[in-house]
Amino acid sequence: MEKDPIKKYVPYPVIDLPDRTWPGNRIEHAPIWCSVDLRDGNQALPIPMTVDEKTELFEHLVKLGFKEIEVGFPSASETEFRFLRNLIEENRIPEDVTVQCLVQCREHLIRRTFEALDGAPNAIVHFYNSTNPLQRRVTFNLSKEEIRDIAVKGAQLCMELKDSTSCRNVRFQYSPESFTDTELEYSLEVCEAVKAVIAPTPDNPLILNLPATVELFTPNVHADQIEWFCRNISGRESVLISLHTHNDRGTGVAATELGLMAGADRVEGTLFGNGERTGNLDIVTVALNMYTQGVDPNLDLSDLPNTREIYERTTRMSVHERHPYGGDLVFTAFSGSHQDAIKKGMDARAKSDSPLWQVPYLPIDCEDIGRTYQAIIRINSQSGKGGVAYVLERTYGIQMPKPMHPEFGNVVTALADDQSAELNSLQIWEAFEHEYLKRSSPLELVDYDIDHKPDDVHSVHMSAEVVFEGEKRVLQGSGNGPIAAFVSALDSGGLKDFNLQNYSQHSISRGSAADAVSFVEIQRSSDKYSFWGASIDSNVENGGLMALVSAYNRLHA
Ligand SMILES: CC(=O)SCCNC(=O)CCNC(=O)[C@H](O)C(C)(C)COP(=O)(O)OP(=O)(O)OC[C@H]1O[C@@H](n2cnc3c(N)ncnc32)[C@H](O)[C@@H]1OP(=O)(O)O
Ligand SMILES: CC(C)C(=O)C(=O)O
Repeated sequence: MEKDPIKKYVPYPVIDLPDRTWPGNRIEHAPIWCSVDLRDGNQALPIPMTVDEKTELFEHLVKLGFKEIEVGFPSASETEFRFLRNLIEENRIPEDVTVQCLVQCREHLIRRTFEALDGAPNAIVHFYNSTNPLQRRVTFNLSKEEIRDIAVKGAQLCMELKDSTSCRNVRFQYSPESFTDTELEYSLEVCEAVKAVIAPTPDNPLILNLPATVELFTPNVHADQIEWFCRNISGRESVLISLHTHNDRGTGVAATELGLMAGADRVEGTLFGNGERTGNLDIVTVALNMYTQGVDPNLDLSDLPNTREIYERTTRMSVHERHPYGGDLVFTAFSGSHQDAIKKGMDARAKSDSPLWQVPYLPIDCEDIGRTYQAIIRINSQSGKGGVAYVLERTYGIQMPKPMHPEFGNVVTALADDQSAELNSLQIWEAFEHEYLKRSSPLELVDYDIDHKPDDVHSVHMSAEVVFEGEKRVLQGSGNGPIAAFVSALDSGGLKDFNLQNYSQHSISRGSAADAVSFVEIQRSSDKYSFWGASIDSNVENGGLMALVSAYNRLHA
């Protein structure tokens, strides 16, 4: 890399638009979406999609609600041509869907494109040529006038072929490729020239697609360019301004959103941002960003995992773990404070009548897009007690009393630390079992008899057969309930070195065959240190006693 002064790169100029209005605008309705998965997305794949794969993805895009789909560059290859022909010949294009075809402004390619469209119900012929200074000089070695003429001749041929095609409804789209890198006045001049040939009307508008073919600067400059163009194009009501951003600087989504605020009507992009280099605009992200602002995106993304599965299979691309909305880890919190806040947010929501989604750290309800809560909290050594409690509750229906959370949280953190790994819910369950449910030494309750005497203050009398440190003993005790009677029995045998603090029980709403989980907290007499015990049993009385044994054995471990 060069050191200051850097001579190799220069900043792009800012746009002179002091009265820009876009910063104060909001996105209040969905744009016209056009998927370019089957064209820009496909042309960027190491292994392009087969006809069958393109067909499956096309049908899925239709299902998601796309009404405009760029199906390819039919003049480029036999596969591309065949794909479009199959769609038409097999009647796979719904009446309300328009297929779009990309073509360079070159005569033989435009003619071939019209051939490919023969019999299509609705079509957009999308013709383009590069207009930016670099390509004018390096790729074409042509003057501004000559470059404009390429576009005008392309438009003239399109109009000529329109009259002879059997495609029922042909519309046109023109892209001054690398618009964002082209002098604004010159882009306008070329677009006006194309528009003069196409002669659009409000009922039959021309789509002017203004691509950020390569993303070169911050999104605010893009927005300025779009606002400037919207203000200066003649007959604005007869053109639709379309955005086509790429992601070279990682801000394709922001550039599109600001472009919409600046007045654009239409957005081209792909699922999960597949496309040339760093990708095209990710339509899923922009659409769901809108949704989280209460704007209906007019796309059905309610089963995003299915969309992702089809996308990954047909394109052989993968969605990154951290990709907005679709990534494996985006509804997962590992760190303790996040887990705690999410758990509290979820609990508050379960108790509230408000329709509002207000869960800390989660900008969207993952169930709205077909994802599940189970994956929200995962546990590693940075996790906290709240997350551990959440997993136990969500997966196994066990609601530990709040004061018990730190104790079991520490157990799990130590385990995760020891293994230097993430713990899944089964491992957390096994840790719970090992720590609480399988404690049988030094004390074991082998058998007992309980006698209920309703008229007595000590209404419960217990005879307990226990094994303590390998020695069998029979102990007697009384109390106002079975647990108190058992504590008194232990006392009578000289085994009580604690005070009973807490006892609770709840039925288990899901999971194992047992019905109830019991929790007991005892406090060591010598230092007031507290120990929890737990048990799961279908017999509520037995469950309480076993929870006390669990706590006792933990105190003596
Ligand atoms: C930014 C984008 O994503 S644009 C879309 C890009 N996608 C694709 O190109 C995929 C499909 N393309 C192809 O398969 C091929 O490029 C084809 C079939 C379209 C054309 O193939 P060929 O003519 O054999 O090769 P190639 O693309 O290299 O053609 C280059 C010639 O076309 C000219 N050309 C390129 N773009 C345009 C254009 N928009 N309008 C007019 N002429 C153009 C070049 O100046 C060059 O001319 P020259 O040979 O006189 O120097
Ligand atoms: C052809 C145009 C729209 C394009 O794909 C681009 O500029 O990125």
